[in-house]
Amino acid sequence: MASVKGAEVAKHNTKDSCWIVLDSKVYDVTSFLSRHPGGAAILLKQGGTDATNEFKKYHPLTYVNDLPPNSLLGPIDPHTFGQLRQPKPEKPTPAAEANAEKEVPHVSLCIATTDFETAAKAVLPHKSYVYASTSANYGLSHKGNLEDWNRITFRPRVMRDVGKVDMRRSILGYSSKYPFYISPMGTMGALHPGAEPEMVRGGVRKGCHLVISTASTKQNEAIMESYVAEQHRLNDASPSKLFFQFYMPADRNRAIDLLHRVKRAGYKALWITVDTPVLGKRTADRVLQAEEALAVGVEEEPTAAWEAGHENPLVPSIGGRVVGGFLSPHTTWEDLAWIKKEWKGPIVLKGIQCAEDAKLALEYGCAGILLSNHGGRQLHSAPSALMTLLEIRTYCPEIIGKLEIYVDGGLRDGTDVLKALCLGATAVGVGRPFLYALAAYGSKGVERCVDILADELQIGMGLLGITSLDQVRPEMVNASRLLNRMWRPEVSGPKSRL
Ligand code: HEM
Ligand SMILES: Cc1cc2nc3c(=O)[nH]c(=O)nc-3n(C[C@H](O)[C@H](O)[C@H](O)COP(=O)(O)O)c2cc1C
Repeated sequence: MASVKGAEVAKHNTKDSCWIVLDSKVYDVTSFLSRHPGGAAILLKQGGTDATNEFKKYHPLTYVNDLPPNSLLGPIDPHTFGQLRQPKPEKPTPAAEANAEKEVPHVSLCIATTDFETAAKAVLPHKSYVYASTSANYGLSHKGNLEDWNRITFRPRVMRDVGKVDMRRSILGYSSKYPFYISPMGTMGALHPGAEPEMVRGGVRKGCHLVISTASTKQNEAIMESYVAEQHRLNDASPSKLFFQFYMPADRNRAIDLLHRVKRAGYKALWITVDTPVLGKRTADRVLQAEEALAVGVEEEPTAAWEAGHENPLVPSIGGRVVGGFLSPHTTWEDLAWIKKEWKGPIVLKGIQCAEDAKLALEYGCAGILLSNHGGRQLHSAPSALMTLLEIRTYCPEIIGKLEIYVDGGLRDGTDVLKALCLGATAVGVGRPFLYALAAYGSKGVERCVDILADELQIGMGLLGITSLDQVRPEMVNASRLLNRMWRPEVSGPKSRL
């Protein structure tokens, strides 16, 4: 294939003809513009440029194989890189602009997990901060997550010897140094150039388990390699394990292929996300997309149709657009049979939001459930994980102890982990605080975030009067305020079971 000159590439930067360079090869992406799940605007901005670095923030290089056939025009003439268009630098957040001259505070000045958000906001491009912080509709589910932790108080016991406190917990049979883990979050490359491997390094150094997202910037094999390399550096001393979060591709063969790859790579359990048959309305993302599209003159782009498409499956990652082939809205409980057959390992359902589905998960042989509303990014006015946990205690307590119960959403203080554990949870997932810590400080921030949560937890255990997590009991918390708001069946008469 003949090489293409940079000056020629530079001319093609409109929606009628858009060429980009990726990994020293020139692609014509014109016909792909309206189909790009991340939107046409982001590609148009790169028209006529070398988009490799920008691309790598979001995608593994193998994504180029998903371009329509004949998109590849040839290698770029290596002497002509200088003739390419230069893209405009990304807009920083207003906070980042105001802080342009300042450095982020030293990591040791982060004392609470919420400090990471301030630091991240000051360094991140606006788009990346929006991606991490966005929530569904006008934010009620996310707000509810944060508030419900505050609606439970402790009933501490005093004068017990709490000189030595043990925070260890087993998660799916794998010992963890803490009763919390790092939640799966997609596209970490938008937050830090080291992406998921950087997060993994921090988690492994601290002995914390991580769940890795299907929508990761890096391929699952590369992420596992970073885990193995870090373990190697530590002489395999870290108890940390990697689990895999599964967004089921619509195409069965593609789904099976992914399961096999994940298994081969060495992930210990499959966490299937079930709260995302369609992508929630990510309001802040949509505002940004609309602004970007207007800025490059593609306001006539059929964005709404991409978002509402019925035939196309959706990717519940960032941006809120339809992604052909990435997720099936048609998934049902019956699919668990073939998934189990192909996976041959423990399965956790991520995104259970009522007692009935918790019971079903046990009936279908799941090893665990994660009570979650996806960090308030999916259904508007969804129940918090704590509320669902209370429903389970009230309507199907018999399932507690028969499968592992995880909760996530809005946890910002290590002491709060104890509330969930007292009510029967196995462990708690923590999302955004780790993402912000990664954005501002890389793996050092991730380590610091683990330390902050662990410190708070340790102090909390001592003040609650316990020395190990086997000692947590429901009577150690007062959950009456939440119980008062809990769903009750509308039938009259005694009905204590569903
Ligand atoms: C060239 C072939 C490309 C393919 C096949 C492709 C594919 C995809 C897919 C499948 C998604 C949604 C799922 C995910 O987040 O993993 C996506 C989202 C996204 N892509 Fe691409 N992409 C391509 C090029 C690019 C380039 C060149 C850029 C940036 C320069 C880019 C930036 C983004 C962004 C920012 C999103 C997130 C959505 C948003 O924030 O609106 N992509 N792309
Ligand atoms: C930026 C971001 C990306 C996420 N990506 C995924 C994902 O790819 N798969 C998934 O199952 N959950 C995803 N989640 C949800 C988290 O796994 C988790 O349920 C949630 O973040 C917990 O709430 P918290 O952020 O308030 O701690 C994402 C959350 C955020 C904030």
